Amino acid sequence: MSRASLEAIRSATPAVLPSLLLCDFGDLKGEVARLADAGTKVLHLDVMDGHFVPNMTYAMPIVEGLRRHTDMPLDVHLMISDPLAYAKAMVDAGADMLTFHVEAVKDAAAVAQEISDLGVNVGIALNPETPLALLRESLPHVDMVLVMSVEAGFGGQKFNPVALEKLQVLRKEFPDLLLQIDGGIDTSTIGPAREAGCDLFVVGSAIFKKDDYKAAIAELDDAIAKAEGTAS
Ligand SMILES: O=C(CO)[C@H](O)[C@H](O)COP(=O)(O)O
Ligand SMILES: [Co+2]
Repeated sequence: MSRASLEAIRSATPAVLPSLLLCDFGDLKGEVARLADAGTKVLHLDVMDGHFVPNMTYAMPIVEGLRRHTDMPLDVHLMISDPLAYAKAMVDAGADMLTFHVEAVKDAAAVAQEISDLGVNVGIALNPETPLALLRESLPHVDMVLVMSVEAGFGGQKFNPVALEKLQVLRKEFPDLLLQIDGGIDTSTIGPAREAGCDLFVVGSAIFKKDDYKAAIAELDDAIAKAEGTAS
């Protein structure tokens, strides 16, 4: 899917993207089916290497396995020290969007362009402490900015409102840029993020700690609609 999936992602906005960090990995197929039934349009996959962040998750085999079971765009959040070393393997495994961290690389614009040249959509992520200035040069080369509202590495952390200021600045300067937020998003933080101009909302705990994913996602969608003034 890769490149063509950008339109699928754009047309799904505003959208809740479940983060498969806290799901039941013993029943991955079932989890994906439950999320699809709950109306999920895009999946967020957290890849951690135990080096860039002090946590490890999964890599290409899981992406490839998911690719065989769903047509949903796979949005891969690379929390790894050397994104270029694995970018092609991730594309071959079926990733549609590869997001790397600006803190991980020396020349973010060049990394973004190299990933883009692989025929995949590119996102650039920044942690709460990282200033927006660090990613400015790379913006012409990316399809999406991921504004972290927690320090990358773990689910279940507290939302940091510094992300809202960054979203507002980006939205004002770049009306067409796809903006994503990740970390501590729940029914109380998703509305302010929408008001700040965000398009894509990554959610882990606020879905996977609930028994009923459909109800959890509906509540998040409602909170977005309220923020837009379109709630019924
Ligand atoms: O990238 C991430 C962590 O680095 C995850 O996508 C994120 O933390 C989701 O979990 P939660 O909604 O519980 O914060
Ligand atoms: Co993530």
